[in-house]
Amino acid sequence: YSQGIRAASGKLLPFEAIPQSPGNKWIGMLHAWRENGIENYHLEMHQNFQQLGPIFRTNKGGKQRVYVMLPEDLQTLQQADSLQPLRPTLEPWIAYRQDRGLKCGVFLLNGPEWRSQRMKLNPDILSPPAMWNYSPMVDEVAREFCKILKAKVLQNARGSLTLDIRPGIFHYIMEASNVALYGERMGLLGKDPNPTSLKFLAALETMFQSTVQLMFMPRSLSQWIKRAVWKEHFEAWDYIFQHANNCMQKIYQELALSHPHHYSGIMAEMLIRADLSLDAIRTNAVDFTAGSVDTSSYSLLMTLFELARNPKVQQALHQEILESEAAISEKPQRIISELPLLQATLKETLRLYPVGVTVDRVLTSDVVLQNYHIPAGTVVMVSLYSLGRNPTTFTRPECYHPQRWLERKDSISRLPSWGFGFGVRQCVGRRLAKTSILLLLYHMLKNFQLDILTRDDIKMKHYFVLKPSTFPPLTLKAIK
Ligand SMILES: C[C@@H](NS(C)(=O)=O)c1cncc(N2C(=O)c3ccc(Cl)cc3C2(C)C)c1
Repeated sequence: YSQGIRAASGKLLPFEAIPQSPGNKWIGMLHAWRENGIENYHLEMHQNFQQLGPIFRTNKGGKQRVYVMLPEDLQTLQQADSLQPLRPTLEPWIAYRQDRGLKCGVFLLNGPEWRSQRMKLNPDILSPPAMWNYSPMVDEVAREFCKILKAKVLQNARGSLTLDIRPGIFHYIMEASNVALYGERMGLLGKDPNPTSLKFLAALETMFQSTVQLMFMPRSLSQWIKRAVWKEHFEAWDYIFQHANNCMQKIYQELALSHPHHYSGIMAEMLIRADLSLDAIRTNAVDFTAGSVDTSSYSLLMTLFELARNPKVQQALHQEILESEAAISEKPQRIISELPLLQATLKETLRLYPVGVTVDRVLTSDVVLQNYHIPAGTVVMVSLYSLGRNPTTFTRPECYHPQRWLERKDSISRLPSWGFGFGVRQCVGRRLAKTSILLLLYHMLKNFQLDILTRDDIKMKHYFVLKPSTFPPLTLKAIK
């Protein structure tokens, strides 16, 4: 083996000795063939870990993949990251962009091009000054959302309202993202949702659904047996790109006509900074516009669900929120740094319901994982779903207990949370996501007591994002 690597402890085992997941490579494709075969992707991985141990490998169509689930292996991968960590490509997404002669955004790029673009995006979407600029805009949307909801609750004689909160949350997230990205209100709150936003949500749903049907088999095969799926995949992308380009067109025209003297959103700042080409800004605008919707919405929904069925946690959080009311109303950007229990709540949600089920890397150097030699070039996937539910990593993992993230320094649970990935490739939208999610939770818990009738676990399904297969009605009771 390459002499450069030393066994962590005991003798180094060869790659071939890594347990292989049962069933031959066609089983995986068979799953992909079936409509909903992939929605249990995270559960099959979890089962494999239970049968084979904390590391296993698959060999699908000649591609060697290794799966791990322990924090020590995630940390080894983080240390092995190069300056431009490599992620496996997503063939259907690349195919669409190639066919349409479009560029890829940072999510799909690798190597020097990724690094160059990422460094130029960070200042306007990830940096603290950027967050200070867009937080007040997001706060206004969160306040308005709760004001409208509260009026509905108080209309009822009982002073409570039971509803399917999903549409409202999706429209809140779209409205908040749009105001942060484009400095513009879409008017989605309260009123009946307009057909454009509904079509955009439908296109996203179709895009995700068709992605999982195509991503697990080579295009050489799927272009024949999944021809109809490719067609709907491309149509969904057409609509998504058209929607984002429309948003960009409007601010581009306004900027060309007159330079604003004040902050008017993330994308306007990027156009003014002009560090990136217009093409690169437009293509990343698609990632931000589309990439903020399902990810933030499902993180919010699963948090509301857990707070509704864990009244003690909800009460503790309500207490923290009351104590910080003055600080937040003065400076909403404090939301992601000054409420430890609120931050821990989002970490706990992403531990149990990681929207991004795995963090993926293509190794650029040899590493040792669980005493096995893993050569450069191997695709390694860390299952956040299994990591978050491992009883030796988190005590009583099935228990929704945000305080675990605030316990003593030395305890294992004082781990960083990996819901947004790790290292320099960590989610570029994570501060916008946290701001939108935490500000809404803040205003919801200030105004309502959340309740739920059915306390059963919700079965999650994998549609590229990890989403609830059902979502029970929530009961909101107005506070004061
Ligand atoms: C779920 C998790 N997957 S993962 C682990 O591979 O990153 C994830 C985390 N953050 C953002 C996303 N995005 C989307 O949802 C999405 C939709 C349309 C476009 Cl054009 C771009 C995106 C991105 C990739 C930004 C996806």
